Amino acid sequence: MSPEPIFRVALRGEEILTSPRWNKGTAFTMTERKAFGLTGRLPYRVNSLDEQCDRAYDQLEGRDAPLRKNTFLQSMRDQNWVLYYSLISRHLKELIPIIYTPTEADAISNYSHLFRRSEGMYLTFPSQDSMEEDFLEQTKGREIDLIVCSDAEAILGIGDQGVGGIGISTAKSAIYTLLAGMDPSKTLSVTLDVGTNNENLLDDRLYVGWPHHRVRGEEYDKFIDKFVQLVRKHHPHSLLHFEDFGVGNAKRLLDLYRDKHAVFKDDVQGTGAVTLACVMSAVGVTKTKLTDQRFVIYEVVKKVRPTVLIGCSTQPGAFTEEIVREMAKHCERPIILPLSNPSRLHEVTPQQANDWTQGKALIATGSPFPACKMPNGKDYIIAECNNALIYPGLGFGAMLAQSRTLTDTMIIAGARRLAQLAPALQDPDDALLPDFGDAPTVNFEVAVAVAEQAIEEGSAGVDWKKEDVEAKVREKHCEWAALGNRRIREGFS
Ligand SMILES: O=C([O-])CC(=O)C(=O)O
Ligand SMILES: [Mg+2]
Repeated sequence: MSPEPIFRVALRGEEILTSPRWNKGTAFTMTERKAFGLTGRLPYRVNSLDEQCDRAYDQLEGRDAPLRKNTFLQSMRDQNWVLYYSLISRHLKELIPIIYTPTEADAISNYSHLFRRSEGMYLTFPSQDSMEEDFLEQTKGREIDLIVCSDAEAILGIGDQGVGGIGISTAKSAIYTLLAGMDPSKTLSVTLDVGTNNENLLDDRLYVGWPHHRVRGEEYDKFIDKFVQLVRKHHPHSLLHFEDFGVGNAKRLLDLYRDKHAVFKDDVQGTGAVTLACVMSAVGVTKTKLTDQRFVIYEVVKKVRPTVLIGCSTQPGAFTEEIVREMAKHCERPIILPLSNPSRLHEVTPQQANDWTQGKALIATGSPFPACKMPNGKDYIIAECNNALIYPGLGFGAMLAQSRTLTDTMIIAGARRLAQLAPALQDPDDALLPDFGDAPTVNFEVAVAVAEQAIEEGSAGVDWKKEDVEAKVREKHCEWAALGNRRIREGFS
């Protein structure tokens, strides 16, 4: 890839400044300004991307509350993609919690009140007759690699959020770009608005979604099927990512479509895979076997004597002192994973789990937490067992390999690679999973493992040799990052 990729763009003047894909703001060169009619539309000085990022970071710092930072970044995403992604990439650990969990949960629950500008695609039950037309309005002629959709029945741990679910679709696709290098012009974020059973939203006169109770049963299935068939017809090679559907539908929809299209259900497969990687890493520390573990998702600790406690209850405090102490009586290094999101819904805080087990617990959480103090005074780093450590790589690997399905064996290959990168395998008192600051490298490794597995098992659509996979993935992984240096010329690309 040349360090200065060149694109042909058929927009001019105001149109190019209001296109987030092409807008470069003060980074337009003098040649570009002349060619696109921008000389009188911009102040004189040409800034580098570094300078733009510095300015934007200062502006961001001026906003104290995380939600204000979130809305600032949302506006920036509407204005200038390269700046938005470059800024976040430079402050990954600080800004991912702003555009993703936990802050995005607040943005979603306040969606109708914070609403300024539409984002992504809204497909609404009463407008289903025009679904294909609406879909093509936004996608015709576009190459689309990834579609993230949500019906918002079970957003993070905050439940039914109706039309606000668009926020999780756009956040998840931004993470694909940031952590795996997916080109955002080839992604589509969709909300499937089938109503909401959240009475607060229904009672809110400013609610911008369809003010109706959730459609269920056959009508719901038909609506979802209509959408899936459109995806299959117009973008047969895309990856279709389902996010935050209710438990009653999530697994059912996955089973229904997984043999027909490359579908991925993040909260089943992504969360499952990152948790598996985390447990593999912990089992590496305890020098036991995965098959020797006793898993408990909620309670019954005395009876079962679990070695692994997994929290996905969204009940804060569910892992009580009694439960945790009881567990620690029966195992040397209890593996405790309070995974509910966002942070305020965790079943136990890492510091409590550490204190109640005299520093023996191996801990990972679903949202970011600060390190806790071990009894010996050392810091214990809390791994973030969030599916973002793996799903961008799973999806990117499957997409690059043009895999017709995302098989369990591909997912396990990704989980195994992630577990191999765990710091705890070098030092048993270190984090169970890699640091989020390393998430781009980690997802790159996951993508390679997934694509290699797809090739090995014959589900890939490309005819790469296994030994070439790493180089191929690297080339694509870097492509989007190189856009910070892009030049544009007049014409059609
Ligand atoms: O989005 C996240 O942070 C993880 C996730 O999928 C969920 O909690 O539903
Ligand atoms: Mg989710």
